[in-house]
Amino acid sequence: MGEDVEGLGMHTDMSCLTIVYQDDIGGLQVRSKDGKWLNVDPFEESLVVNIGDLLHAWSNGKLRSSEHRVILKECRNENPNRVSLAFFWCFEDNKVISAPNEVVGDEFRCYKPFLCGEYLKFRENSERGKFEKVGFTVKDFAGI
Ligand SMILES: O=C(O)CCC(=O)C(=O)O
Ligand SMILES: [Fe+2]
Repeated sequence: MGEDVEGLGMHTDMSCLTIVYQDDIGGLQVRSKDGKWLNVDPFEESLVVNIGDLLHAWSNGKLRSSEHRVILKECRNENPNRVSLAFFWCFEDNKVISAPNEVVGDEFRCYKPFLCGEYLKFRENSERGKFEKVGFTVKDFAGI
């Protein structure tokens, strides 16, 4: 048995929503609340919908932008090519993300209002935010 190789390091998406197609090789994993890696097995004619950081902040953390990664099995050497397609749905750069009061309710507000474009810039310019390893998240950028 070969070892697992991290194809795409753990990160959260900076989008609002991401729609992912992965082929039957699989490898996408999502991290549960208690830190366990769970396989997102490919399922015929199905797409994965992932909550991104913008929706996470907009919902005051009620909708979780979960960490995920892609693992490649070395024993799959005979067919090493994995195909995936990701569609990142974001907002315009000048849109402000601020959880509505009705959503925050009696809870603490977790994030300062921020411009979408500023957050994208922060992620693109931060060293850890380039998918090498654990990226920065919206908590680092706008967390209160
Ligand atoms: O390749 C995949 O299945 C997921 C890709 C992904 O997480 C990303 O591009 O942000
Ligand atoms: Fe992702």
